Formats: sequence, structure tokens, C-alpha cells
Amino acid sequence: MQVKVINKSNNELPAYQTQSAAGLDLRANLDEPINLKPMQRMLVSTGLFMELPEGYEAQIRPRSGLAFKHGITVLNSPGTIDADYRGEIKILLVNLSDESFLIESGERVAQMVISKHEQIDWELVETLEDSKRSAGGFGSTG
Ligand SMILES: O=c1ccn([C@H]2C[C@H](O)[C@@H](COP(=O)(O)OP(=O)(O)OP(=O)(O)O)O2)c(=O)[nH]1
Ligand SMILES: [Mg+2]
Repeated sequence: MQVKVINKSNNELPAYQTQSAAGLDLRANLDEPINLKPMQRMLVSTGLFMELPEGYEAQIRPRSGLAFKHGITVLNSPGTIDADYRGEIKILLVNLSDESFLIESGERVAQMVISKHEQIDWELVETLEDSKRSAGGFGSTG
């Protein structure tokens, strides 16, 4: 995959931490640490620019440990990176705890899953084929 990295303080590419991990951990790439106050949201730089292959997307997701221990999550989770996006990958973090959280440059603050996806063409019809579920939703199965 084509990747351009503009690093401020570290030059590690996002990496899978274990052999079969789905997510590549993303590191904050900062001039100076960010102190994220309770309920504050902030766009965090990664220094990464990518060229995803056509038909692929990347999702920016929270790290469970940060969410559990510190209430730090990705506000727009999962963030969507389009294949034609050429700008810097940014992470929209929010602090849902009642304590400030210090983000240092190089810290792994989120993860990115790269997946194949489809694009559809609409075909307008008058009626849809019925199914056992039909229009039942929102707990209709009990
Ligand atoms: O967490 C994210 C989400 C998005 N993006 C970048 C890549 C993506 O391709 C672009 C647009 O994202 P999205 O479509 O979610 O935002 P929008 O509010 O619909 O903006 P736009 O009008 O630019 O599509 O912003 C990020 O860097 N991080
Ligand atoms: Mg959009």
C-alpha cells in the first residue's frame, strides 16, 4: 500500500501488534503533548497519508484499553477513510471521563482496520420481495 509519512517525532508505520490482529495501531504525531480535558474532543494528527487501493476503506476505531481505563474513545467511530482521500489521517478523540488525559507524541491512541467494501447501483422498484422478518425490527423477535 502506498503510504507517505510526515513524522514529527517518530517514524514507525502503523503496525499489527500480534500475528492475527485486525487493527493497525495508530500513533499520535504531535509537536507537543495534548491535554484532553473531560468532555473535550480534539483532532489528533497521525502524520500518515495513504493511497488505499480502489474498493478498500479504512476504519478508525477506539482502543478498548484506553476506553476502559481512561474514557478515551473515537467520537465518530468508526471513522471512515475513503480510498480517494489523500489528506492526513486524523483521529477524532473525545475524553468521556471526568479526568484530563495527556496524549504524548508516539502514543498508540486508536486503531485502523482496512477492509474491502462494495459500491452499489440503485435499481428503483415499486415493491420489495417479502421475507419472514418483513418490516419487523427493534426487538420484534422477542
Ligand atoms: O476519522 C476520520 C474520518 C475521516 N477522515 C478523512 C478521510 C475521509 O475520506 C474524509 C471524509 O470523511 P467523512 O466522509 O467521514 O466526513 P464528512 O463530514 O462526510 O466530510 P466530506 O464532506 O469531506 O466527505 O476525512 C479522517 O482523516 N479521519
Ligand atoms: Mg463524507
